[in-house]
Amino acid sequence: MANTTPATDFPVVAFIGGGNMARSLIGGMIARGADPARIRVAEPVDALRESLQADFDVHCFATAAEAVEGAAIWLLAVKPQVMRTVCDSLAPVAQSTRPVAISVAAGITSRQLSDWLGGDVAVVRAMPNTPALLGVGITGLFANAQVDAGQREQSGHLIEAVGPVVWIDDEVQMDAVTAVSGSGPAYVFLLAEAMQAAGVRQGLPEATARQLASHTLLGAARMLTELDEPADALRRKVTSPGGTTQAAIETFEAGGLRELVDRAVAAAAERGRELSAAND
Ligand SMILES: NC(=O)C1=CN([C@@H]2O[C@H](COP(=O)(O)OP(=O)(O)OC[C@H]3O[C@@H](n4cnc5c(N)ncnc54)[C@H](OP(=O)(O)O)[C@@H]3O)[C@@H](O)[C@H]2O)C=CC1
Ligand SMILES: O=C(O)[C@@H]1CCC=N1
Repeated sequence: MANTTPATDFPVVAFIGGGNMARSLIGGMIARGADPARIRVAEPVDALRESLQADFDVHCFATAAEAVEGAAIWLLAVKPQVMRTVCDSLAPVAQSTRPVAISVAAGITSRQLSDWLGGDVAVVRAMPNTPALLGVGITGLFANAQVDAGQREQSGHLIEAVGPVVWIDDEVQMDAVTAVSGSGPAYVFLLAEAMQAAGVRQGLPEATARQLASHTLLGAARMLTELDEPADALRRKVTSPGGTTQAAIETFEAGGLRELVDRAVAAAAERGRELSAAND
């Protein structure tokens, strides 16, 4: 994927939370030329701080107050359930330094984030996914009214280091973004697990089944993203009339796969709304 972001274009960014998503974003940013000296991370878990420091040479701190020193962009990457406490503790600094707060938390709204940070704060909601670690993430972005054009461009540019971004105009749709692409890699990993297990049941060695399933998903994903053809057209090209694929697809359809996916995505979106309401 083409990405020419030079290291010097990265502002100083303070990550609050150094867990799975922060690691994916930090790893992706550094692989694409970000200067580790411009990335500061607050993470209470000693082992996570040590591994982030060892793997990426970023500055790690035990507290958020230390990490945000000198940072114009705060990347809030804690669990939705602790976001309010984190923001409350940072509100005085937010009010005096006026950073852009980019939150990756599922569900938590820009209104909540701005209020918790003391009010009238520039907030960008971002919903990335873990393939960001390899620079092949996809991120939905929403900016509140306090974000000016320059801050919007800077935020988009920063996140583009880990894959394409899609700006969302209606914040309500961020729960749908979360349900499709934020959580989506887990759905694909579940499919991979099921394909591997089924391959083993059909007599393949485990390592062979894993290699076949993984590369099939990789090849199919590349066709979806690199060819100008919709998924259903690509599916039809695999499906010879009366052949093996048709037998499998008919089994999926009879089992209600489409409805099941629809219900799963709806459940994820609903959970996003619940996380917002539960923390209001
Ligand atoms: N994982 C994913 O694929 C995606 C996650 N997200 C969002 O990213 C956010 C983080 O998720 P994820 O990375 O999976 O979660 P993790 O639990 O892996 O990471 C969060 C980290 O923040 C730490 N933390 C807790 N309190 C503080 C604090 N006051 N200051 C600094 N750090 C703190 C946690 O420590 P401790 O464990 O001790 O609490 C933990 O290590 C969530 O809001 C989630 O909705 C968004 C897109 C995709
Ligand atoms: O499962 C979660 O809540 C987070 C948000 C999207 C992916 N992981």
